[in-house]
Amino acid sequence: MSDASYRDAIFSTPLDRVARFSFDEQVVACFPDMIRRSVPGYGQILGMLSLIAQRHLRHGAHVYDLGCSLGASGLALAGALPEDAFRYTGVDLSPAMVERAQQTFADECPQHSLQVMEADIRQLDYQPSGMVILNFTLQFLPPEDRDALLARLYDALEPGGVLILSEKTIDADERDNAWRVERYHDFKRANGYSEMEISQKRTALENVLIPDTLDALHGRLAQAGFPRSMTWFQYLNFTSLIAFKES
Ligand SMILES: Nc1ncnc2c1ncn2[C@@H]1O[C@H](C[S@+](CC[C@H]([NH3+])C(=O)[O-])CC(=O)[O-])[C@@H](O)[C@H]1O
Ligand SMILES: O=C(O)C(=O)Cc1ccccc1
Repeated sequence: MSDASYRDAIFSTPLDRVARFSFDEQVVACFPDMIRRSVPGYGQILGMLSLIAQRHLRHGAHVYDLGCSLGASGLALAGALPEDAFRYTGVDLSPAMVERAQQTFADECPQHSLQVMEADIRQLDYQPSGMVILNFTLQFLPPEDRDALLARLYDALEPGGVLILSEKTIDADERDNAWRVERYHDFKRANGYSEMEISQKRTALENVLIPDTLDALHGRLAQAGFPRSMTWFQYLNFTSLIAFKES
């Protein structure tokens, strides 16, 4: 059963050497459970994406979902908007993610126009769009590649277009940072992760998920050309921003 979804137990046994985290077959098989138990507010962010799209998207506009994983944002939009309201392109570098996202869209919303591409979002030739979603993806790019991508997305957005940027963040203040990280680990414990799982995953994500501060994210958006950005959601060290292109 290739489309079954399993409980995330990837870091539940002691590993001699914890490998760098990667979006491989093993992660894909438990990804919905992993992201739900590991990202505070993930469900609320997805729910709000459709409401934001309903307010900001011109009828029939194009939406990019960059680092779409299993296409959860596409599914949320298709669940809330009629078939002709938007065209969606999900992009992901992981072949296992792309294959499963395509299958899910074909099974669950064949009437909507939902495409998935296997590509590196740093190298894509972007078409004009009304909305771009970066839901917990920019944090996986090398920091030196982030500004160039955001500038290209600003250029691809149509007047009045919006970018949604969700990220894990770090606090510049050490005490605030420690408090948020400790409460995040409490959140993981409350969701059934053991000390070993929390600590091995932390090691696996080192130098793979490199968080920015909230100020740095707003700075990057301004640098890319966006005249206005806002933090619309925050839950511990997980946040979502919206950036507006002038109409
Ligand atoms: N250079 C790249 N090009 C394309 N994809 C990439 C690249 N680097 C990483 N990815 C992809 O970005 C995704 C990040 S997960 C996004 C969750 C999703 N948005 C969700 O709303 O469920 C976040 C998380 O798991 O915390 C993975 O699928 C990677 O393969
Ligand atoms: O689990 C973590 O520590 C996170 O930061 C969230 C996460 C969720 C899914 C894949 C990678 C990171």
